[in-house]
Amino acid sequence: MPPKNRKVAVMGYRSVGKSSLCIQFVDGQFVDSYDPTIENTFTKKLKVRGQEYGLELVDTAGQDEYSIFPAQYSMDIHGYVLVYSITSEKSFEVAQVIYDKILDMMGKVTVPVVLVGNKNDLHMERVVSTDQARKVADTWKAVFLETSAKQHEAVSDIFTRVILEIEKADGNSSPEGKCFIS
Ligand SMILES: Nc1nc2c(ncn2[C@@H]2O[C@H](COP(=O)(O)OP(=O)(O)OP(=O)(O)O)[C@@H](O)[C@H]2O)c(=O)[nH]1
Repeated sequence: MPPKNRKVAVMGYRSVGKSSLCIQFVDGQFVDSYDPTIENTFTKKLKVRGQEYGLELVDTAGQDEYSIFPAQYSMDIHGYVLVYSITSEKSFEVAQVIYDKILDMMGKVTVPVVLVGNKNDLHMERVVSTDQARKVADTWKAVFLETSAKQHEAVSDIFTRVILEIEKADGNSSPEGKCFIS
C-alpha cells in the first residue's frame, strides 16, 4: 500500500502553541522561547491503522478575529487543527471565528477538524472549561482534545485524529472508527 500524502493546516490565535505542538510532534522537543511564526512547513511520516501517511503540516501565522482568511489555506488542505489556549478566552473565540471562515471559504457544511485546547499544564490559569469547548466541538462534529506541548501530552493524538477525520470525510471509516477500510 503506497503512502498517502495529506496536508493539514494548524491555525489559531497568536501564541497559543501552534509551533510548539508541531515541533513537539515532529522533533520531540519543547522550546520555551516565543518567536512569532510567519509560515512554516513540517513533514512527518506516520502510520495510522496500518496505512503509511506522509503528513505535511502548515504552521500558520497567528490570526485574530479581524484577519482575512488566507486563501491558500482553503485550497489543497485536507484537514485543520484549530488551536486555542485553555488560558485565553479570546483564543477560544478566535478558533470559532476561524472555523466559520473555513466553512465559508470551502463552501461546505463540515470539514475534517480537530479542536485543540493547548497549555493544559497551566491548570491555575485555566479560563476555558473542558465542557464548554467539547460542546462547541460537538456542534461541529469535530474531534476535541486538550494537550500540553510542554509536557508532551496528547500531542501525537492530534495528528492521528486529524488523519482519521480526513479518512472519515473521504468515506473510509464508520463514525466510531470501526470497520476501517484503507
Ligand atoms: N506552559 C505552556 N506553554 C506553552 C505550551 N505550548 C506553547 N507554550 C508557550 O507559549 C508561547 C507561544 O508558543 P508558540 O508555539 O510560539 O505559539 P504560536 O501559536 O505558534 O504563536 P504564533 O506564531 O504567534 O501564532 C511560547 O513561549 C511557548 O513556549 C504549553 O503546552 N504549555
